[in-house]
Amino acid sequence: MGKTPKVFIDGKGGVVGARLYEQLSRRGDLEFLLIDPEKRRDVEERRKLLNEADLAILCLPEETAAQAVELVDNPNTRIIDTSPAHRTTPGWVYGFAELLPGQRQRIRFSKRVSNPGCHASGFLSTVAPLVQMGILPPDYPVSCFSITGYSGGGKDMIAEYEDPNRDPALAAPALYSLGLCHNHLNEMQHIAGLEYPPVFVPVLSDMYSGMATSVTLQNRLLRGAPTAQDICEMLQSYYQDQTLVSVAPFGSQGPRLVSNTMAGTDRLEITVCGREEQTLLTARFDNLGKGVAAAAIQNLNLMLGFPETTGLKVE
Ligand SMILES: NC(=O)C1=CN([C@@H]2O[C@H](COP(=O)(O)OP(=O)(O)OC[C@H]3O[C@@H](n4cnc5c(N)ncnc54)[C@H](OP(=O)(O)O)[C@@H]3O)[C@@H](O)[C@H]2O)C=CC1
Ligand SMILES: CC(=O)N[C@@H](CCC(=O)OP(=O)(O)O)C(=O)O
Repeated sequence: MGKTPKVFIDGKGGVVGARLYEQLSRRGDLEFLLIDPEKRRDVEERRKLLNEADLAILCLPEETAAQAVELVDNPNTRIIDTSPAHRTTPGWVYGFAELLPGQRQRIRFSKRVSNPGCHASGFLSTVAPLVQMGILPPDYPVSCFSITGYSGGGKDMIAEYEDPNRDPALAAPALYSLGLCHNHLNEMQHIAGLEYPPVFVPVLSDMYSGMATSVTLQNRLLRGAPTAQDICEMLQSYYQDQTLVSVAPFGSQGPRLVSNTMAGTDRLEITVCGREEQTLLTARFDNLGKGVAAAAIQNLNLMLGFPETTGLKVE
């Protein structure tokens, strides 16, 4: 590689931006463009740094991220957006390298990469391969529920959950997005290749981080009526040789799947449970790991020509 790449993290003071800076600044193979904290919301200062960067990582609310892209007129500035703003936007590549044939190469050569949403990462990790392999019909009425830690809601939600005088009701898991129109539905449907959006119910839990995203299937409605074990083996072969995504051996789990087992790791592990007639697919990962920061670092590595897991702790 030639000169040290210059990286600007826009939104470095937020949960995702801080996590990325902490992990990336240890490496020593990147030069960081740092904004004066007093000017972190100053559009002209951000414009200058965005255009000086070889790679800008946007860790901003959706609207601010969309505006940040408009500030970039340097054709050599490449962008990773962690927000929902560009996940299905034409010209942007979906930043989930393991998901679809050729995706890793598309990320490698793209100037605009959108990181997946965290619930969408878990959903797509199980559903997209089954659609790809022709097992899950694209018109299947898919349903999904997804348990998440509260850091998924950024620093405001962390402050709410960690407030000593918080609402006692926060101790119990809570279903949300009850209008069934969560903002990950679009990417869930379109990246998976489904004809209809899934019914999707996220569940917010009193834990800092960790996710368990589950999909249930009636096997008789799948092509060839596979058993749960058949589906496990198909997913194992789909993800063989991947470092960050893996599938547990069928039947290897205990009587309970604990939702935050993968918190603190950069990996996503799929567990397939069930029997001949019905299947439960669960992806467990850290919303701040493969749900955002690990995925962004993996995408950065691919885009800048570093080995894919440089700077990740994996585990
Ligand atoms: N948390 C998670 O698990 C995941 C988050 N994401 C996405 O990542 C992005 C960042 O999320 P997260 O870090 O959790 O959010 P936070 O709320 O913790 O941080 C948001 C950051 O954006 C900055 N910001 C807000 N408005 C502006 C503005 N007008 N100009 C410049 N900077 C601004 C904030 O700066 P200030 O310090 O001034 O407040 C802060 O640094 C979001 O789009 C989120 O949806 C995606 C997947 C998972
Ligand atoms: C607990 C919580 O609120 N989680 C967020 C998802 C975190 C994420 O993936 O963020 P973006 O899609 O907004 O980038 C949510 O459900 O909207």
